[in-house]
Amino acid sequence: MLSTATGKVEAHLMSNGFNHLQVKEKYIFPPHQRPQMSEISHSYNIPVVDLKDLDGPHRERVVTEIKRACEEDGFFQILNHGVPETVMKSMMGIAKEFFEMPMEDKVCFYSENLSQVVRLSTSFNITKDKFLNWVDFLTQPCHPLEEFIHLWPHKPAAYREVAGKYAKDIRALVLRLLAVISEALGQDSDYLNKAFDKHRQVMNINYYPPCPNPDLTLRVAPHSDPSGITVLMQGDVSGLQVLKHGKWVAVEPIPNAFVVNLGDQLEVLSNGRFKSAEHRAITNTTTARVSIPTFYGPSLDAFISPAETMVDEEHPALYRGYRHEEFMGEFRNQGLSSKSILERFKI
Ligand SMILES: O=C(O)CCC(=O)C(=O)O
Ligand SMILES: [Fe+2]
Repeated sequence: MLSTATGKVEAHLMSNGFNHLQVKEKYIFPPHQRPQMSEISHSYNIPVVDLKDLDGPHRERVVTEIKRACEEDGFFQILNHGVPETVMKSMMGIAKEFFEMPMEDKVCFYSENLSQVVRLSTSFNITKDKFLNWVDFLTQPCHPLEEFIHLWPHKPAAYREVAGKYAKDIRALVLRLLAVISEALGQDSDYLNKAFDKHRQVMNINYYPPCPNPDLTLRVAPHSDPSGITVLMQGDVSGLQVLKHGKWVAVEPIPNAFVVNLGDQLEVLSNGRFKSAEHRAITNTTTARVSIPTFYGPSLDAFISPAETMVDEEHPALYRGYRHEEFMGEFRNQGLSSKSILERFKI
């Protein structure tokens, strides 16, 4: 017999063993927002960048490839990124184990309050979302690690050790990427490192159960990330799609690769030169999917505005400056809604 609190949480979560057996009304998106599977493009692939030459004499070539990807797609996959396969596999394994634990072991993390620091929840904001997303997620800040790790789940027993190692390795990778992207913007390599001030790193674990009717609903509604950049481990189950010239393009999993996408802060800092691409995820009938995005960007007190060198008479500032906290507040209030938050900061 479940306690009342556990029973209430179980009624909301998708990963509880019964909520996903039918597509309930609140998960059914209006027809124009449904996936339209026949219209998904498989003929374009987002760029794949091999980072093996990043720290050698051919660095410039890698910078040029990433620059093109940032300008044209805002999305790319990376190989030879330095995060060991064992670290990736252990993280994916422990993430699955977390969601497979009995409800009693997870219920203490459940919250509908978006400001709870470590939080298990469902959809984006279950109290406000007009249509619910087919997802449960755990969200946890990771930087500085010592400040947050004691708030993370302690079950499964190895959770903090495995996720802590993963978070550290991802941060090291992101710092290398920030240097490259700064160079791609024609700036000093520590430009973004400085612009992000004290930095903010948040890891989500998304758990998407199979869905009896993928035509009706979405795992994640269209949105751009409010981060600086996002590094996503999408596992081996497809579902992620990116909007390119008005068409949804599948981002097919590549073993051991990460998907990198630029968030809204990079679009602002680059004064629109680099794009934060709109993306979404669709469901499937057979296989649960776990994806692990790390949202990396400025600390909440950082002041974000287009880089001075990106603004001149020919390229007037496209966005007003703001504290990152203001942007995140708008995002929390609005939820997943294409690129509408960024629009509000346009001049
Ligand atoms: O699950 C995915 O592939 C993408 C998830 C996503 O876009 C997000 O959590 O912001
Ligand atoms: Fe996203």
